[in-house]
Amino acid sequence: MSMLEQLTHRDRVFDFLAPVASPVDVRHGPILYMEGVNVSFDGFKAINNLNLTVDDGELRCIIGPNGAGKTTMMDIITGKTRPDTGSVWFGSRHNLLTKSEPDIASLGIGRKFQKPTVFEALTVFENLELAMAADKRILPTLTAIMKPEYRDRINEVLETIGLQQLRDRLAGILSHGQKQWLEIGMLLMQKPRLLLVDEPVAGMTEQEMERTAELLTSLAGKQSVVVVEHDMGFVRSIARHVTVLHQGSVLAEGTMDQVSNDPEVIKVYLGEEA
Ligand SMILES: Nc1ncnc2c1ncn2[C@@H]1O[C@H](COP(=O)(O)OP(=O)(O)OP(=O)(O)O)[C@@H](O)[C@H]1O
Repeated sequence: MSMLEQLTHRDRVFDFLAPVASPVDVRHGPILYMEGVNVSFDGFKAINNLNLTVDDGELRCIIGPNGAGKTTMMDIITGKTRPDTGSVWFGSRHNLLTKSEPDIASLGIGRKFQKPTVFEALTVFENLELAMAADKRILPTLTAIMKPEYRDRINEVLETIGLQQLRDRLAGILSHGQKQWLEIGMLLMQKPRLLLVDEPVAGMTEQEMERTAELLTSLAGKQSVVVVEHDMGFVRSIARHVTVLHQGSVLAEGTMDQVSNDPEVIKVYLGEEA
């Protein structure tokens, strides 16, 4: 069937609108499993025998000094960087090291980079609409054909990210924090199972940080969320479980109180300040 025929067939669920299937099997273990992962860049070990597991529905914060390997770890999970050795599994079924970046995304791993990249000339609603369509060129016709269930999904996400009142405003007029929430909403449209969020509160006001803390904690449970963040106050406000990376390995893991009293962690952070 041609695209035109698809679009004029209103009783059909279009392929490009169909929810992404994510048969992630977590019955026997974690949603993310990394073992013995090593990555070198020109002989420099950026990731050094990294072992990390994240449980289904968990909200995990990853902290660590500059150069600890946090970004590289996210790059490995999303398929952007291939490790030299090790295993990386999404549930017990998907070996991520055999998959391309787009395949990993469509399995249900969404990544939010530090800078918001919303479409400023479109409304909040249209940005979410766009995020839903696999084929982004379809946008102009999407509104006309949109089925109620997809509108419901957008409304649900608007509520989650707290932007209902601004749904018809251009994304360009949003504050920095609102743009970040919109972008999280755009990821949610794809119904991810695992969300990777890089420094979500950089540049935010105190109030925006509080709202972001609420948003990320509300997402956990429905999906697993891994947050890389430098702001310790923010990490303390959201994290039940914190992993400290240092020189490409896990240095400590536990509650914020446990890791912040760990002599090795203190040494590493004091070293950085010095
Ligand atoms: N493509 C690359 N080529 C060479 N070295 C790299 C590359 N990517 C990362 N590195 C190095 O690997 C180490 C880990 O970098 P990474 O960006 O993962 O750390 P990070 O914990 O995210 O740091 P930050 O908190 O500063 O963002 C750093 O020393 C970095 O310079």
